[in-house]
Amino acid sequence: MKKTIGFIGCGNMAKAMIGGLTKSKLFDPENIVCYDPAAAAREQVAKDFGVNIQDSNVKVAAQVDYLVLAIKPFLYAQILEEIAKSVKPAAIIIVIAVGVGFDDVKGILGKNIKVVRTQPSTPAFVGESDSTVCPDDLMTKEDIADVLAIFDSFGKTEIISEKLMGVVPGIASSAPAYVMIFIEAMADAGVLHGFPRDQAYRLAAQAVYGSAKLVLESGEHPGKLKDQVCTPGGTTIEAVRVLEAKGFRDAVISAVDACALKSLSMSKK
Ligand SMILES: NC(=O)C1=CN([C@@H]2O[C@H](COP(=O)(O)OP(=O)(O)OC[C@H]3O[C@@H](n4cnc5c(N)ncnc54)[C@H](OP(=O)(O)O)[C@@H]3O)[C@@H](O)[C@H]2O)C=CC1
Ligand SMILES: O=C(O)[C@@H]1CCC=N1
Repeated sequence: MKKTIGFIGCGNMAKAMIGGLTKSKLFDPENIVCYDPAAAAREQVAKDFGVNIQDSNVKVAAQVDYLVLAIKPFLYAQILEEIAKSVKPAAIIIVIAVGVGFDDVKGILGKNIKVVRTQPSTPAFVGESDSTVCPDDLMTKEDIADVLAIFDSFGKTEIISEKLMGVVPGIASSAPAYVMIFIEAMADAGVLHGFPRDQAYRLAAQAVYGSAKLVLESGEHPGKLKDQVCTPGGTTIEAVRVLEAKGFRDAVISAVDACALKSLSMSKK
């Protein structure tokens, strides 16, 4: 892509996204520009990915076609006010924070600029984000195709309605944390039975990865794929019986619901 992309904030998600963009060669590193108030953070991205760093958010905003606001939600208002005068009128603002809507961004910037709400996830670090994007009404088909190319460079992307944006953390962007707990717990049980810890993590993680791939590639119902594992009178059904008795499904549904409700409450502020 012959355009420029800027990152305000050089934390976890910025690094994950920049990693994907540079690895896929969608953007030349010289067309990626970043700022973070912590010199160590911005110098690290320059060293790791060869991108340009600037000495202020304003300078980043003034020079890019896509501007990713990779900062915590509570900083959005302050930073949008800071950059309002310098953002290019034709720029596309990429919001990755929970609870920040189109009107919040346009209102503070004081212009009817193109905005896309998104939620990437940390598996972007390895090119496997399950990103969601929601473009505003100003974005053309070409704009949307370009934004999808950006997000596809570090994983898979779904376009969703703004109504569902608030629910996304529950089943997607927050989900890596729950999956990590599941992997950690399975490995702990392996260690309980004598497995070396590193081998236990590899086996548990591959079980999750392989199962996810099977769902995605077979297109079969997850229940049918579960049944294929459960030999009558065998080992798996014993584990399934315990998971059901301990309320595993209800725990997962309740956790996803709590996450989605928190996210929706952040959107209403
Ligand atoms: N982590 C995740 O899995 C996901 C996060 N998100 C969203 O992404 C956003 C960023 O999250 P994440 O990357 O995890 O957070 P991080 O804290 O890792 O990154 C934010 C970065 O912004 C920096 N920063 C602080 N103040 C400023 C400023 N005034 N100007 C520029 N940069 C500043 C922070 O520096 P310092 O640390 O020194 O304060 C930090 O390096 C959040 O809005 C979050 O909701 C969305 C989906 C998934
Ligand atoms: O926990 C959070 O608020 C952020 C948003 C999604 C993942 N992490």
